[in-house]
Amino acid sequence: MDWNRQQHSPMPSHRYRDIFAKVPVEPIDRVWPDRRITTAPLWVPVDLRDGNQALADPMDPLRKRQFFELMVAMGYKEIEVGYPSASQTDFDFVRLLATSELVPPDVTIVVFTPARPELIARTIESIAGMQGDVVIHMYTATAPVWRDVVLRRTREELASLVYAGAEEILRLAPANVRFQFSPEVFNLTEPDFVLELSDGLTKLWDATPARPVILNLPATIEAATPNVYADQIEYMHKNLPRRDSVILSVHPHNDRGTGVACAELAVLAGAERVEGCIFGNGERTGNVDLATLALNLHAQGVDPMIDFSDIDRIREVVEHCTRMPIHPRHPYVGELVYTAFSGTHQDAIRKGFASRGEAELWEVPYLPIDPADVGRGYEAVVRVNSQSGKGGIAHVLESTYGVRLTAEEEVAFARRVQRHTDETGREATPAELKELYDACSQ
Ligand SMILES: CC(=O)SCCNC(=O)CCNC(=O)[C@H](O)C(C)(C)COP(=O)(O)OP(=O)(O)OC[C@H]1O[C@@H](n2cnc3c(N)ncnc32)[C@H](O)[C@@H]1OP(=O)(O)O
Ligand SMILES: CC(C)C(=O)C(=O)O
Repeated sequence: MDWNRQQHSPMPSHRYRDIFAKVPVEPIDRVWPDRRITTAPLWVPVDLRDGNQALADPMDPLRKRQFFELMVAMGYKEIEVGYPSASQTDFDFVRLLATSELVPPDVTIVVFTPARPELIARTIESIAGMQGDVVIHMYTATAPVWRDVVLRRTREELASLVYAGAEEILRLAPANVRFQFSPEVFNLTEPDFVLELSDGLTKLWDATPARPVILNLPATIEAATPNVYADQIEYMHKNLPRRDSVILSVHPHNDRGTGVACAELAVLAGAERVEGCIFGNGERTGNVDLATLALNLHAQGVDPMIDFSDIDRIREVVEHCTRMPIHPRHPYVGELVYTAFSGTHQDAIRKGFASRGEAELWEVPYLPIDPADVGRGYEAVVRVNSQSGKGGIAHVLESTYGVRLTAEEEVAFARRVQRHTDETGREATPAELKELYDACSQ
């Protein structure tokens, strides 16, 4: 039987090469596929820097502050707050944090800078007087195309640029500063170059277990299936010099739509810290979505360490600050993600609710978590249209109006509703269902 009749498509796919043609991916005796995530990594939201740099209208001071206060209230303990040398708004916001009571003592502030001396000086100026821990996060692109085309430096010249920046930070930084480096486009950089830079920087910055250096390995542009990123991270985890003095961090983007998978596999592979944006805002297709990552852990019985119990309030603030709507199908937060329109799903959900009683363990078909965990009610769990069946329709009548139908009535009423929804071509609200029911009962 000729079951696969696909032919060549007109797509010019020959213009692209896979990651293995671009960069060495070192073989490893991988252990990540057999590991499980049992604790949350350190989450670091970068909405106020990486998210902000991707907005048509960057956040104004009030929006930045609202977003920052939200993140503190949710329980984030390390927050990248901006790129102080980029704009007066970013600089002033960091000054506000340095000179006010807005930063709780257990929250670490991260500021971002390229390896350019004048911009490093401005960054350090911005944090003057900041109480508590501050991380200065320096980055430079390290991948071959960026070296050749953008920075126009050889490997040696680029390493000198990085070390010069690191020395400048060391020279100017006050004692409460810790250091972070990101080899931008890590995933397309030769692993031996990343190891060389990491070795140089951890020596130069005198990394110790008590004052570890953060090495953040971004998939700046997602370029491979997530297992490849996991292999790249595990290779670093196993080969980094002074590993006990390095916090291994990841920063996935979402160009292939697999940012969440990359982050999860990277944690299995040894990453201890994850940078992303709360609902995945960021350049192009966005940064990895921290809400999805956290709630994926929650749904596996692991404490995400962040409070998502009022997700609609979080969503409101994020939408206001970014001026971008969240998609109705966005995991955990979208308007429709706890709603079933289709008959067999509704039937299963109804039976799931009926059989669980007061059980603590959540085992309701088609609902990966209890909507109440994130502050959602149950009213919207079942909505009726022409795809619905008797179970769902009876559920809405019963849960909204206390009307219980017999098995025969369910069948007959569902037929009536089906005619109605086919005729109108749209959803029937609970009020419409009640009206139809009343009309049938007369
Ligand atoms: C993956 C990421 O998210 S990286 C972060 C990206 N974020 C942003 O760019 C937002 C904020 N940026 C800005 O406001 C501006 O780019 C500034 C203020 C930092 C710099 O502005 P400008 O001085 O006008 O330079 P411009 O933006 O054109 O940057 C290009 C220059 O920086 C150099 N450069 C780029 N990245 C780095 C780096 N990490 N370290 C050192 N130099 C760098 C480039 O080689 C280029 O130098 P050249 O002109 O000698 O070729
Ligand atoms: C420089 C790093 C952290 C970054 O934003 C990226 O590579 O996407």
